[in-house]
Amino acid sequence: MQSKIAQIRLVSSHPEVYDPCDDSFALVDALLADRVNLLEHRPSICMEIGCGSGYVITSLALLLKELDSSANYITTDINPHAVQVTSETLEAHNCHAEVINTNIASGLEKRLFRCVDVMVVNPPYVPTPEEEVGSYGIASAWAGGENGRRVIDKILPVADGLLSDKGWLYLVTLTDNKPLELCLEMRKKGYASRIVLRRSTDEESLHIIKFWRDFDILSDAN
Ligand SMILES: C[S@@+](CC[C@H](N)C(=O)[O-])C[C@H]1O[C@@H](n2cnc3c(N)ncnc32)[C@H](O)[C@@H]1O
Repeated sequence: MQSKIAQIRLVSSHPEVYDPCDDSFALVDALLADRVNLLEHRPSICMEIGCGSGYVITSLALLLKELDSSANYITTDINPHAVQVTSETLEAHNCHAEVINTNIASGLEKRLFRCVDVMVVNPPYVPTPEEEVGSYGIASAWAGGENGRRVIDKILPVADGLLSDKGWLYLVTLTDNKPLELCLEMRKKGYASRIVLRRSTDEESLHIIKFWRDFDILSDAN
């Protein structure tokens, strides 16, 4: 199933860059379903970790375009070819983002500390042998190690440092990644969560989880 923003044109592709697939479409559909809330949220800084072709960050920028506020977009990928393809996708749709070749958000932690109002992540989530994790090419798009959690478990603490008080995180997961366990772990950091979209394909069962800071959880814990 393809999202309504499927008219996004990928002006370039690269054999080492992940083409938008069911997981990318599910994430954009979750954003579209939350569009009214996102518009009311009036995010100042939006961020994607692992932009691949740029399909998701460009969709988000188009979705929020009717806000005349100047939201800023920042996106990262460990794969240098993805950075190039994403820049071209954004440009073809008159969207602007800072596109950075880095590991998760390395080098951005101080600058973006508690500043990101909307974060979107479609991580490498496929369970694979550990030695496949951490490549800089196309395998970095899916190789997730044990339970597909190697990269997810590194992203979540970084997200916690970057999300603003009103920050929202949309994360793609598979059943194999134990989404409820992820929600419980984030709860310990003070986040409420909801599975906002479930989608089963021939190959996988996807869940898009939305996380947000819930200050009641923190005060209950104290
Ligand atoms: C499943 S693909 C998703 C691509 C795109 N966001 C989409 O939804 O179509 C995962 C992306 O994360 C990138 N990635 C993997 N590990 C990363 C890391 N440690 N830091 C930054 N990006 C990473 C991969 O290179 C790949 O582009």
